[in-house]
Amino acid sequence: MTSARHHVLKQFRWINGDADTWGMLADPHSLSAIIAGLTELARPAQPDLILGIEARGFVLGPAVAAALGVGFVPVRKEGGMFPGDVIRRVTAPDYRGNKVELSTRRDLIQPGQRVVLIDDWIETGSQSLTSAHLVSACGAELCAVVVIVDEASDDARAQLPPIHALVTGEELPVQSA
Ligand SMILES: O=P(O)(O)OC[C@H]1O[C@H](OP(=O)(O)OP(=O)(O)O)[C@H](O)[C@@H]1O
Repeated sequence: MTSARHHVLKQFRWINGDADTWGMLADPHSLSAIIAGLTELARPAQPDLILGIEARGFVLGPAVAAALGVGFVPVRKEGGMFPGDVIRRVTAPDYRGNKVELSTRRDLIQPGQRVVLIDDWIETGSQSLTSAHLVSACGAELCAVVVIVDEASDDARAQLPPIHALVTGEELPVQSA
């Protein structure tokens, strides 16, 4: 965990006003430390399944799932091809103010399963909360949200299962003017 935190704090960058979590995944030492850190944060929830939101959840989630020896299920955003028994929900406005249609595959999530969501960042929590509703509609339970950066509002935190993170938003370098 210390190693993962160190790598995140060292590698994090703002690019043209946007937080960049892709850059830290390009470095092999950061990538492996971050995956190991997220895996250790997810393990206590004893997940049967890892869920990941497009796009960075598609990179981080399967790696954590493989490390834990469980499967991975995607949450796609509107427009992505997604054959199968698809279930859809629209989010409340996210950190950009956008309402996003999220979907997942009902046939890939079994009733009673313990599910952990892996993502890079949480802010308003709108995408995580809608993912929790999708999981619930499948009869399963979202037990934890595990992210690189936790910047969740109190309102989001109150509605979600426990959030575990490598770093908080306040620990990151401030964006220069
Ligand atoms: O807590 P919230 O306000 O819901 O925001 C968090 C979500 O936003 C980011 O995804 P983003 O939509 O930027 O991903 P993308 O640009 O890679 O599609 C992040 O990866 C989370 O999935």
